[in-house]
Order: sequence, then structure tokens, then C-alpha cells
Amino acid sequence: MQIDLIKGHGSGNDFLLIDEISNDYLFTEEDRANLAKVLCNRGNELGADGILFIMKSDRADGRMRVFNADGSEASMCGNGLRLVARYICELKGLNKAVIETMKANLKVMKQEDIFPQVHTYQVEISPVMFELKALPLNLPKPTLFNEKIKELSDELRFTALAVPNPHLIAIGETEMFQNNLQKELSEKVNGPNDLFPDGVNVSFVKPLEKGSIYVRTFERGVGFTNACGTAMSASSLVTCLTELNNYEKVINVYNNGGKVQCVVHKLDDTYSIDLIGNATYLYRASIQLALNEKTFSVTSRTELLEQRTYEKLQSAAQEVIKQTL
Ligand SMILES: N[C@@H](CCC[C@H](N)C(=O)O)C(=O)O
Repeated sequence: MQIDLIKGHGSGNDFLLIDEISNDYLFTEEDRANLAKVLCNRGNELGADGILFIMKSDRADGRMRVFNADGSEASMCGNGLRLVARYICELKGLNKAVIETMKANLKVMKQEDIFPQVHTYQVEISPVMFELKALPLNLPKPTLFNEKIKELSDELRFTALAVPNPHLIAIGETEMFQNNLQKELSEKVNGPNDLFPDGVNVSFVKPLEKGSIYVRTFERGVGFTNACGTAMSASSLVTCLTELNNYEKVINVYNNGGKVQCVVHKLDDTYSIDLIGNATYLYRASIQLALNEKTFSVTSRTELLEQRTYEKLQSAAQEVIKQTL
């Protein structure tokens, strides 16, 4: 079977985009999970953090399904949604669109370039839920806001929220990035465990000057990634709740793959976040796939050269991170 795909990234969080609107691939659920495991494997020629399946929707301009590299399906993906936003907008000649995701129909729009010649999209991150059952997180309380979890750390304080995929956020200083703690506790809560039966994305956040933060995320189903869009959005919200940042103001979020911007909205007790950042295509490729044998070969590959301009944004972001971490 031949499959055409695009490899792209949002803040270095890289994905394979497979268009099921223009192609009749007829994947089964098992095929999608196996495709993610086979194609995302970094030992192969493609390799990625996940696959974005772009599908028709009867209630929106298109539909996104996201599969992590381990074959698990996630309810949402912020960096991936920017890529899907670009794909749908370009396919349909739109500047704004609505994309159906597992739990919500989300508004997306083309934005002014965040850096010269870097394709930029804004996506809505919503709904936001603090009830522990939304993650789920098994603790004998309804919510967890800036509190210790004794099974994970004696010192760190965590906030748990679903946007709607699950996130655990700890805010701290440089020292928290200088040991193995994030890896160890993330592996614990993403292996068989009683606290987070479905796993969780774990982010460590360092406030920089007001209006700027640095976020590093260990993603459920993947491991450390360069960036996680929903995690950066959730982290921005937590910094507003803790009064480190302000609602309705741009927050610059630095990450190991570059920089995005978040704007947190609060209406009574309802929150949503605008996530604004790059949607960069790396190459188009065709593969010949033998899914039963879990093998494939790349039959053509066309580089798209957008990465050259993206690298300038990335170098500027890395300079900021170097000075502050
Ligand atoms: N990288 C994504 C999130 C992908 C899903 C996540 N690993 C999960 O399982 O919830 C993002 O940019 O939000």
C-alpha cells in the first residue's frame, strides 16, 4: 500500500500528517495504532513524536486524530493542531477554520508570522477542567492546585488539569531541571501506577521575566519532546492562576524546540487559551507500506526548505534559554 505524507513540526514537536480527506486509505483502528508505532520509531527513516490523521468532519472544516509514538490515541495535541490548521486552511483556501477533535470543535486561524517567514497559526485550547476525575488522578480530593503529591516528590508542588488531555505542572527554579527527577517521576506516572491510570503529561516550568516562561515536558506516550503545545498552554494558565502572569496578555513560552505565545482567557470560572506558533513543513514523502509485516520503505521524498527560516527563530529562543537556565 502506498501512503503520501508530510512531515512537519510545531516547536520541534514533530509529526507525520496523513490526509484521509483526499485519499481513500480505509485504515482500521488497529492500523492507525500500528502505523504510529512503525512510522514514528526513531530507528526508522521517518521517525516522529506522533501521527496526525486529517479526516472529513460533518460538523467542522476537518477533523484531527492524534496518535502518540507508542500507538496510544490522545484527545488533543496543540502543536499538532497548528499543523492540521495550516493543512486544512491551505486545502480549503481559508484563513480560519473549525477543526473537530476528540472532545471539542476548536477554532483555528492563520496569524501574522511569529518570526519572519515562519508559517504561523493560532489554535484554541479548550475545554479546561480541574476536576481530578477528568485526568483521571486518583487522590481523595476534587482538585489539586499547587500542592504536594507525597508519592512523587517531597518538595515540588503540582497542579493537575485537563485541556482536555491530562497535565501535571510543577513551577520551580533552575535546579529542578538539573537532575533526573522529571524523568523518574514521569516514568512512574506513565507506567502501571495507581495515581494516574491513563498516564499524564508532566511539565516543569521556570518563570523568566514577567510575561515569559520556559517549559520542559515529558509526554505521555512519547517521552521528553522538544515541546508540547497543550502543556505550554496549561502551564501558561497555571502561571496566571498563581499570579506570575496576567490573563489576556501575551505570554512568551520558550521550549527546547523554539518559542510560542499563549494568551489565557478567563470568563467567570471558564478558561481557554490561544496557542500561537509555527506550523513548519519539513518534507513530503511517499512510502510503500507492508503493515502486516510492520515494515515500510520511503519511495520518494521532497524537502520543503522551511526549516531554514525556522532555525533562526530557534537560535534566538535558545539564546534566551541559555541565559536564564
Ligand atoms: N504534543 C502534543 C500532545 C500529544 C498528546 C500527549 N502526548 C498525550 O498523550 O496527551 C501537544 O502539542 O499538545
